Amino acid sequence: MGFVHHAAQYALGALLLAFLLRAFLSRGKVIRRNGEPLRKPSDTLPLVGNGIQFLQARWKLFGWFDKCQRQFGYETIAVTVPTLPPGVIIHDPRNLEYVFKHEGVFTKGTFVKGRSWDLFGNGIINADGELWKTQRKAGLSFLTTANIRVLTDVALPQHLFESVSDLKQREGGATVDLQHVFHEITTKVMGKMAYNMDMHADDEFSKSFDYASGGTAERFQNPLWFITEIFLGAKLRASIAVVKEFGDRIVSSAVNDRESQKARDSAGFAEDESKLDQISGSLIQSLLDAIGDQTMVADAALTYLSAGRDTTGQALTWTFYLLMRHPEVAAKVRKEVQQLFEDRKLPSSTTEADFDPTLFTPAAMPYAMAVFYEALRLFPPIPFEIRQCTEDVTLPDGTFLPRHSVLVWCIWAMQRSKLTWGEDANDFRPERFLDADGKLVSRSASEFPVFYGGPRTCLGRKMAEAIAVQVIPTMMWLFDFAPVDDRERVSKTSLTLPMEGGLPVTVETRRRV
Ligand code: HEM
Repeated sequence: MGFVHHAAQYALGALLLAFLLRAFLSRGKVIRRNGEPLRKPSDTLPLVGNGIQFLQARWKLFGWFDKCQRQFGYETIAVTVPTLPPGVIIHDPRNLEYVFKHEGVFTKGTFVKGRSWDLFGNGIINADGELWKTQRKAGLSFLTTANIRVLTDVALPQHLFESVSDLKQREGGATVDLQHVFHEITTKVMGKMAYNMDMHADDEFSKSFDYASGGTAERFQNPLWFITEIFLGAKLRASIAVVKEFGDRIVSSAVNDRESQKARDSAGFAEDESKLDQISGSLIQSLLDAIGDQTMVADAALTYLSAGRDTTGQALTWTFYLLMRHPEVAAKVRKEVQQLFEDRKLPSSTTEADFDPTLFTPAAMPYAMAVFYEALRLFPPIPFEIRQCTEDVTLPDGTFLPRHSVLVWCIWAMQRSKLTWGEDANDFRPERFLDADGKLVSRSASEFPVFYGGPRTCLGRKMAEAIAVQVIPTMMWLFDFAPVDDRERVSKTSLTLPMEGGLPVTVETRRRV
């Protein structure tokens, strides 16, 4: 105990020295706007700055960012956390657009990479330069229009109906965790299509990944994480080890697939394959072709898995949370389904036998899409971003940032801005994404940055939308869901936005419409 105490004291002393040294070396070049220092949040304290706010639960931290945007509007403000480089919080979509357009100037830098390296290594989220380009290209060859077609026509309906029949077994009062239901669908879809593997939300890997994501996210809030983890990080290290081991399994399974595919090709069996079989594993095969080094391929595979399944599963969970709280919106989704059936002269049946979810496309279901966007706006699966400047730069609002400054934007808070979304910014109102004719209206990436923007914009947006636009109407048409309690749901600490405690509901089949 004495040793721990002394070690912590020495480490704190060293950090303070490093902090003072950095302040000394960087004197002369400081964050300024029109020659003046930036305003700070009103609860900024001497010495610790905003460090205390960053130590609170992440959900509360979002509330703090929201308070800042309400107080300062679009103004860029200073943020100070001891031991970290000087930084700002941006709120103005013009500044964000500039960041998206100047990707090379605003990179993840040592600040982000240092914290997420253990989990993602060289995965696309952490990669820059050639390695990033290679992984993005591999992703593009996986997320083609033709493959998304196989997703919507074959893979998704199959896994969606497996979940539908599970839900039917559990009607009549049993508690079902809807977050788990959606996570299972997205895990199976990504597992099969990207890696040609049977994956499930209950796998040990999934649980370890959850824990590792939470532990990695905490590093962004705790400036002394590298010290506290020496003593308290055993579970995080063990979880990361399980995740890494799973990454290696993905790669060896892909190498085996390659060998058996060669054998099948030479035996002339390939023609018997279904469309899904033909594309299964195409992401991991492209990554193997492009990168070669198997450790890097494993990093890339794990990053894609997290980017694809967690975000989409969580977005659906928040969507259904909102739908249960807004029955008038749920009724409009059902009305849109009913109208589609009438237009196509199809029976409005609630049995799966003559129910075809492939009818539900973004073009056919603008209202359901608007519901999804509105849920993403209020509960963005990637709620908060950090970048570091690689050179001195001046933002469009005149804020000067010296090299190495940190730039933070909280999407969760920006999406509640009344300046961007109007007086009802805090309300769930899907109509804001529709024009007077009921057609979808698009918002610029800088105003609606939930899928990021610029050259590093989300690669999987179309895939996520294709999944959502089938899952939302199918589930809403076939079932009535009711929350087991009225508690306001919050997110637990994670790199994404999982719902704390899941979304417990009861479920009833809709027998008559
Ligand atoms: C609702 C669902 C989704 C949301 C809200 C979302 C959001 C985002 C955001 C904000 C980023 C930027 C992250 C960063 O660099 O810090 C991103 C990047 C990325 N997303 Fe998504 N995403 C979703 C679904 C998907 C899906 C289904 C895939 C498919 C595999 C995917 C693949 C990727 C990839 C590969 C990147 C990295 C792009 C790059 O760095 O060039 N995403 N996504």
